[in-house]
Amino acid sequence: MLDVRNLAKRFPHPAAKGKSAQARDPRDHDGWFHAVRDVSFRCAPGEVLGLLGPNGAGKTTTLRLLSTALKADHGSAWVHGVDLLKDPLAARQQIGFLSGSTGLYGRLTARENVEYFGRLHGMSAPYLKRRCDELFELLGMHEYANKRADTLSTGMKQKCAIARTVVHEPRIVILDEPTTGLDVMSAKILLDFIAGYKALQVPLIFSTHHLHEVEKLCDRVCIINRGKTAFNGTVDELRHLGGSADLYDAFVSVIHQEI
Ligand SMILES: Nc1ncnc2c1ncn2[C@@H]1O[C@H](COP(=O)(O)OP(=O)(O)OP(=O)(O)O)[C@@H](O)[C@H]1O
Repeated sequence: MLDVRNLAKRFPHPAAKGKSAQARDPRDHDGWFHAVRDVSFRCAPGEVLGLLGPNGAGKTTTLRLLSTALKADHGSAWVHGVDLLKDPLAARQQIGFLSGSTGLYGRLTARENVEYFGRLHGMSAPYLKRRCDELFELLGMHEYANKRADTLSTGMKQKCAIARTVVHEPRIVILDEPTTGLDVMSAKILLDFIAGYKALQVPLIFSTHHLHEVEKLCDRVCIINRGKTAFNGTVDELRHLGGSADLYDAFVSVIHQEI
């Protein structure tokens, strides 16, 4: 279970000169930019949660807080009972996090990149080989497993980064815009891969701008707007918000709410 409550994170940011108060983002004040102001959601084993929101809403910052790459100023996050703010090291061991940049080692092959991270997680050689074979099969990566990462296409790199994220079989998976750069067929492979986590009873959270991915995969949705949770509930609850059965209309009406 991932239980996130009232997370907040601000960055030092000198007030923009020459801009009227009205033109400025309301999160920008007193020399700080309050990128995440109040974000809460839960994701239980067997659930997939979609994190939505306009550009700049605070999705990546929220996910980076959960990955422990950033430290929250306020709030709490519990990862299978471990307090992420008090014990980030123990929490991190349970998490697989895909960031926006693939961050692969260009001179290593796709397989070597994934194996390297497996070894960092202390996986034994036979277990690591089995796991790599399984992931390369699931993600359709066998053809280019032995190609250098710097020669791979954007989509191939993305799949390699995803394999690396989950090689150690994390108990919680967090993916920042995982289908970015993937063609239709590769995106389908990845969406099926994500759906598989329901059966594994591993909570999975991913950020996306694609409502059809939410429709297809998610049990729960958290919509962030200007750093705050604007909606937190099931896909059905979102769909029927304001009497509309359409996810697109519901999303737009949530974003138009005053927050
Ligand atoms: N290190 C930082 N210093 C200052 N501001 C930052 C920093 N990191 C993020 N921000 C600001 O916080 C806000 C939220 O950024 P974030 O990347 O979390 O948005 P997002 O919802 O992921 O957007 P997108 O959909 O475009 O990827 C943005 O206005 C961004 O400029």
